[in-house]
Amino acid sequence: MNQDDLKKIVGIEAVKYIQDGMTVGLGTGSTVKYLVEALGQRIKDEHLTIIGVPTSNRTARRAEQLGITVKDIDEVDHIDLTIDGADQIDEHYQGIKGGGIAHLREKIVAINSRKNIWIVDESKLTKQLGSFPLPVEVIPYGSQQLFKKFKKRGYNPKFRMDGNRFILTHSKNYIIDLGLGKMGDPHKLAKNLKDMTGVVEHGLFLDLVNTIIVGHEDGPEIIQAR
Ligand SMILES: O=C(CO)[C@H](O)[C@H](O)COP(=O)(O)O
Repeated sequence: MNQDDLKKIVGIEAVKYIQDGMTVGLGTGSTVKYLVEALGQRIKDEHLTIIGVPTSNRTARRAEQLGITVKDIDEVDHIDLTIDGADQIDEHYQGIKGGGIAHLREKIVAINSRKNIWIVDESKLTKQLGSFPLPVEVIPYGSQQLFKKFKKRGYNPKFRMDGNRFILTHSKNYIIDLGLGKMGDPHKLAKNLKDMTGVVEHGLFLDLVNTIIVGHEDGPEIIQAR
């Protein structure tokens, strides 16, 4: 089994948590892709009434192609459940997200959701966060100054580029990835980053996830985080 097979396993498992009538936050990435496909199939087979709140244009497009009704977060009254991927999850079930540059929308959807499920293949689990670069969305104006500040703090920053062009997020901001190695206390780092003017949002998702579905060779593992 390869990594993609494990992503498929958890995508298919997660769709079982969606019930008729729910408003569901739909994350972003190659694991969520399988969830969205499985959801489209269930809606077709079981004639379910589901509203999807996508966290990226990519997910919105795919969901619409599959016949899922899609609404913007500000068009819905509440979100029952959000299912999303993650880049890294530590032993306290804290996570890094934003590898796919969607973490600002993902966090807004997650914090407005009654429950959050993450779906990951087993390679995403780690003792301590940090070996995966931490994405930070920043306002373009003054971003070189912010970059220098990150460098001074030893965060080992790198702009996310496509050749010599800055990659733009949905909100037309830049991403600076922090190569932290070992992160230490993620709550402290999250606060330090939030306090820096020009930072829009970082990819630390702390105390947010309720259930984690992990893909292993022998099937999905369900972890109740909180
Ligand atoms: O945070 C994300 C996008 O911003 C994704 O959830 C994260 O990058 C995991 O992606 P994948 O399922 O493709 O490994």
